[in-house]
Amino acid sequence: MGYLFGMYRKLSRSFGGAFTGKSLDFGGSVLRPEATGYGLIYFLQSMLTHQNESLSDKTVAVSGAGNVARHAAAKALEEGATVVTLSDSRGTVHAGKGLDEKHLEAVARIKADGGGLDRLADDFDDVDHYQGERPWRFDCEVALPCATENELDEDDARRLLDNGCRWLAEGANMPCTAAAVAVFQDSEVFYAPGKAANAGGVAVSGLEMSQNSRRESWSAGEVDRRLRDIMERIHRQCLEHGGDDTRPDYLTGASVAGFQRVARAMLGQGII
Ligand SMILES: NC(=O)C1=CN([C@@H]2O[C@H](COP(=O)(O)OP(=O)(O)OC[C@H]3O[C@@H](n4cnc5c(N)ncnc54)[C@H](OP(=O)(O)O)[C@@H]3O)[C@@H](O)[C@H]2O)C=CC1
Ligand SMILES: O=C(O)CCC(=O)C(=O)O
Repeated sequence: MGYLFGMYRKLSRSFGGAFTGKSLDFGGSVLRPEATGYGLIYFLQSMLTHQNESLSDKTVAVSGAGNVARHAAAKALEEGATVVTLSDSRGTVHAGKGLDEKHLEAVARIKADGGGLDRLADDFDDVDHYQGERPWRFDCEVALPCATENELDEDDARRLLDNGCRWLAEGANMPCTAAAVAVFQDSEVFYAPGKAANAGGVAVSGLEMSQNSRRESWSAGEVDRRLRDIMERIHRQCLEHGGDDTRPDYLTGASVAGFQRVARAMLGQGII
């Protein structure tokens, strides 16, 4: 991002504030790396609170081992959940008793080295590696697909239902296939689409632009407070349009809320 930002300024001779995810050395925001994963957990907590449930007693399966997955797992741990899986393009690691901070630190080191998660199982006796497998075969109450598009298909969705999954929130962009989404929507699972649940990244990019405009650098506490507020507001908007009852339809809620916001802006500015 730094190189892109530098070249953009050099060639355009202007700074329109369009580049986010910058280094803290030249206008970046604290917590931008963490934002999508943390925001996902804040959204999930709103879903659970709406059902009088808590994250602290839940078993959570996370896919991916990158930016979104690692920060979602770290925040879930901080909130007391048991995180049993991570995955990468080669396979899945499972820890029956749950992963902890030292596992996550080791994953960050392994990934920085370009290694695979099999190395985590080599280094820790309480972790098993399943080559070529996805996390969705393991028991969990909450599933957080945070790796890549189409990583969870119809068979995976049915397996998750059979294994006790009740909440699914997308950290990646469109990780569930359309057929998998149809399975969840037709079941008892509360399904939160990425357009709502993973908005924490773009939200903190927005906060980065606000800080740039005001020539300010906010503290981590300030950015985190605003991120939590934004995710709770997005959750309320989903309820407003998806049925504020015991079984809200988050897919409809997020889609209608997003569509109406864009439509109102276009009408208000005379574009349509
Ligand atoms: N970063 C952000 O702020 C945001 C990201 N997103 C979306 O979230 C997703 C993840 O982003 P991010 O964490 O930043 O990306 P990273 O590149 O940091 O991590 C991606 C992870 O997914 C794994 N992966 C890639 N392909 C596959 C596959 N076919 N099967 C299983 N695992 C796979 C990678 O494995 P390996 O380590 O082997 O390469 C890696 O662990 C993307 O869809 C992204 O668009 C959405 C909103 C914001
Ligand atoms: O940082 C942003 O503004 C967008 C991030 C995002 O949505 C993504 O990486 O998919």
